[in-house]
Amino acid sequence: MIIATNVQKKFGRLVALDSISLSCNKGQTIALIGPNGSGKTTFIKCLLGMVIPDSGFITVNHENIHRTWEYRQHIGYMPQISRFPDNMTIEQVIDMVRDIRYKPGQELDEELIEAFDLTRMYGKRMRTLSGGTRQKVSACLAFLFKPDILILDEPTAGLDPVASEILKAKILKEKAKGKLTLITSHVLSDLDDLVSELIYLQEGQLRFHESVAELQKKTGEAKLNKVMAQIMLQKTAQR
Ligand SMILES: Nc1ncnc2c1ncn2[C@@H]1O[C@H](COP(=O)(O)OP(=O)(O)OP(=O)(O)O)[C@@H](O)[C@H]1O
Repeated sequence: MIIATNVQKKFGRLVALDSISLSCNKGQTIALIGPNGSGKTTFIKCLLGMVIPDSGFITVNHENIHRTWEYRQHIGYMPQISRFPDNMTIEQVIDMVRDIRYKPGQELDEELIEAFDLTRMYGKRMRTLSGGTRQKVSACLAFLFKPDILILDEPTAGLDPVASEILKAKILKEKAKGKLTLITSHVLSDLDDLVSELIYLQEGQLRFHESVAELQKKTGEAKLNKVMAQIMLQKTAQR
């Protein structure tokens, strides 16, 4: 579904992405992890066409995305920090996005709107919302158009435990339908039981891309934070 080939991006002298090649397939839920500044958001923005790689290329559903935008209709995106017009109400924001993206005959997925009970708060203006409620609006918009690919940048940050579980259940439900989900998070425990693959970036380089089952087997650990701790220890010992 997504193939990146030698994707390179510099900001001035800083190499944010250093020749990244990887592929992500239907039905996978992939964690994109790495330290602050390792290039996760830059990679996501390249997938969305918000950052243009200096070299290399990306295909989505076999189509090179360079200078095209139609492919984005297949993607639902939840940004790390969502920005909405301050004076609009939740209802107006959802209606506005629906008006922009809706195509006749398209079915909408309003399951999260109901699960988060957002309609109860429809009249509230965006500027008055708590961080967690803004995240909920953002999550609802990402799933609304039933995209094949979901890109969620730190989706559970700021969500309370109940909302976080609702969102995780939704991600798993969509995975069962064969959707591809890419998630970044610094809270590895949030990714347990959710992701099937780990992509680890460090200083703009792809350090590894492996299935969680394989990594669990290699390290003898079940929980992701223990798996990662073992891998880091092994890598330090190899140096
Ligand atoms: N528009 C930009 N201009 C200049 N430098 C940028 C820009 N966007 C990102 N960077 C730099 O590129 C590097 C990678 O940033 P990026 O946001 O992709 O990291 P990240 O892995 O998502 O980090 P975090 O975990 O903190 O969200 C950082 O050093 C960042 O400062």
